[in-house]
Amino acid sequence: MAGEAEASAVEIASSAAGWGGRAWGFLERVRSRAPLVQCITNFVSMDLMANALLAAGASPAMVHSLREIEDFTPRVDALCVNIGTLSDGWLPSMQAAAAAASRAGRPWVLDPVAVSASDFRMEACLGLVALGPTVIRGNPSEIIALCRACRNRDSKGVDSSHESLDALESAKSLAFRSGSIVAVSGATDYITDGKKVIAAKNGVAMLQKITATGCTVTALIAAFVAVEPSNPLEATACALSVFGLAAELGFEMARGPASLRVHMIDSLHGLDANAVLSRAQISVVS
Ligand SMILES: Nc1ncnc2c1ncn2[C@@H]1O[C@H](COP(=O)(O)OP(=O)(O)OP(=O)(O)O)[C@@H](O)[C@H]1O
Ligand SMILES: Cc1ncsc1CCO
Ligand SMILES: [Mg+2]
Repeated sequence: MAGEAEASAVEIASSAAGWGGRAWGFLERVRSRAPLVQCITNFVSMDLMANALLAAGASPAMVHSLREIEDFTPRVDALCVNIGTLSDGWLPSMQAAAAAASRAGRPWVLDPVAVSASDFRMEACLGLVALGPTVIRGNPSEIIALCRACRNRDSKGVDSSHESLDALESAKSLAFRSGSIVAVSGATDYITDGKKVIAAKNGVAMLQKITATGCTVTALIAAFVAVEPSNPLEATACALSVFGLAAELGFEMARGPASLRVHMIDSLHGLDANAVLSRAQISVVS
């Protein structure tokens, strides 16, 4: 990344214009510092994730060989681990990279794709959570399933007293137990550290008709946390808002999911202060 000359950009923008200014400050810092984001991610998501990171101003590296982790991971600005196409061969790379990032003091984010699909996936995910991700981002079903599994593991039995927890309560509980920031995506994204809750409302429903948009916003979260590791809660909220805003602007030119994918990348690349300041929808819930 470039030097610390831009270090006050977020603070200046924030005081000038609240959450919109804060989101713009994060995006400006990603653009000026081009954080190197290592992505160990599923095959489906690689192209969209790498191109969206580039459009946002970050520098993607899809490096996953176990033989490269020791040399490479300590030098990245952030790591994104995604279990979407998990295999026996890749799990050791994910574990080694997560441990290396933690040792080097680098933020890393976890996307627990379809965590409840198999015992293999759940066990892998619980092991990764134990390595201390800075942020966990999933859809509601994933966060609810992961929260329930963490709770049962901690209590060494089935806890039947909180079956009606909704995704936000699950997110808060998971954040409390793991020490990670937890983001649950949807029409409104909720971001929590277990106590504070922030809502980010940008986005369009058609994002769900493009595969790997969730994976991609998780990688964008990594880029935003990379430029302000001391505040992953706000970095995560701003990344989700900026991604959703790019989708809103792209949607104005799109004819369906395929063209939305293209226009969303263009819009992320072209986002300006005016759009972010006037349209970012971020608020503190509690
Ligand atoms: N109904 C909706 N309205 C607006 N935005 C939405 C809606 N649902 C999801 N999003 C946005 O779409 C993006 C992807 O979220 P989603 O919850 O679909 O992730 P996901 O299920 O993990 O996706 P994938 O596994 O395909 O990567 C997020 O930026 C989220 O804010
Ligand atoms: C479709 C699909 N299958 C495994 S990962 C993935 C991308 C969305 O998470
Ligand atoms: Mg997903």
